[in-house]
Amino acid sequence: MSLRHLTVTFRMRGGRAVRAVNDIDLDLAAGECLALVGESGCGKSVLASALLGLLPGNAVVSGTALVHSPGTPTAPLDVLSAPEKTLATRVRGRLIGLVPQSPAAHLTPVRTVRSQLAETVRELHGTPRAELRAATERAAARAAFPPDHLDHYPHQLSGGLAQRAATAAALVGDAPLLLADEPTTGLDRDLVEHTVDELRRHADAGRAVLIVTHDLVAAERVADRVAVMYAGRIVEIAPAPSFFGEPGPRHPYAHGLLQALPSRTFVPVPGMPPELSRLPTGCAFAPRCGRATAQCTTTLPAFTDGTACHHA
Ligand SMILES: Nc1ncnc2c1ncn2[C@@H]1O[C@H](COP(=O)(O)OP(=O)(O)OP(=O)(O)O)[C@@H](O)[C@H]1O
Ligand code: NI
Repeated sequence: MSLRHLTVTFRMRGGRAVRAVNDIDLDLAAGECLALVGESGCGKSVLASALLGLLPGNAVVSGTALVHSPGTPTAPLDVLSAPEKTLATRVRGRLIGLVPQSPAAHLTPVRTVRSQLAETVRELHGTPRAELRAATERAAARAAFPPDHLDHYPHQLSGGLAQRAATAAALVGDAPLLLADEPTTGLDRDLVEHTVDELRRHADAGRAVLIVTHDLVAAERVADRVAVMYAGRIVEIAPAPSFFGEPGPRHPYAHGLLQALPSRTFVPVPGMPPELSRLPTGCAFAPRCGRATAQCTTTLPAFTDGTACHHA
């Protein structure tokens, strides 16, 4: 996947514009797992929704998002400009799988998990009726969804079970690109590990995985690279070993995010992120940054050499 200048703006009443994703360039290779991290509201889920054409009508999207399916001779597809029919028949679930952030809201409330999962298996693999039951149970097992809960309706599931049902459905298509938006929220540590290991296997089989997460411990376990997002922009991209180990993050925000972990200094980044409808002229992190100088408040730092900071 190659993103260039990906920008998403929501038009609000009164002419206000919320710039949720701001000029993002990002490449993700086959076989690679990238963790996208950053504070609540920085634009991670909007980025994922943009790639699947799932944004509401007031969203204005620009830039390109080329997604290539390895092993197929066709040219990469720009999913941002693809018509709805292409998105529905070739992209969603097939070229790009999604583990949604709110699984309970994405599952159909009036159908059992079994029926939804079976439909997904049949649609994506053409599994014959006689084999569908076993194939559905295998699909459930990949996300550790218990077989005795398959006949439950979404409202009868706990948050963690709904999460696993959604993950199972997302894995069915073995899509070349998998977007997992906080796939481990509400899971116990052993289930977190089970889920991220399944995502790792997905990448190791030659697919690309983008995992959005607040769980830096899970990110360290699964990711090859880490991208840190702040106020709609990517402020740092680093290989996971150098991000979590030596020399550590280079952007002051990325550094603060990591230091906030209980296993590190347990000190939060001070202050609050800016309003996305009133972004400052210079670096959006400058008001919260201990290293900010006059230049930071006036000049937007360019993204060079893996980070966007005047003082990295
Ligand atoms: N339909 C919408 N209309 C207006 N603003 C929106 C809309 N959807 C999202 N936003 C705004 O876009 C910004 C980014 O939201 P997003 O859901 O991508 O955050 P996130 O990084 O995924 O956060 P979290 O970690 O809490 O899931 C937020 O400020 C949000 O209020
Ligand atoms: Ni989100």
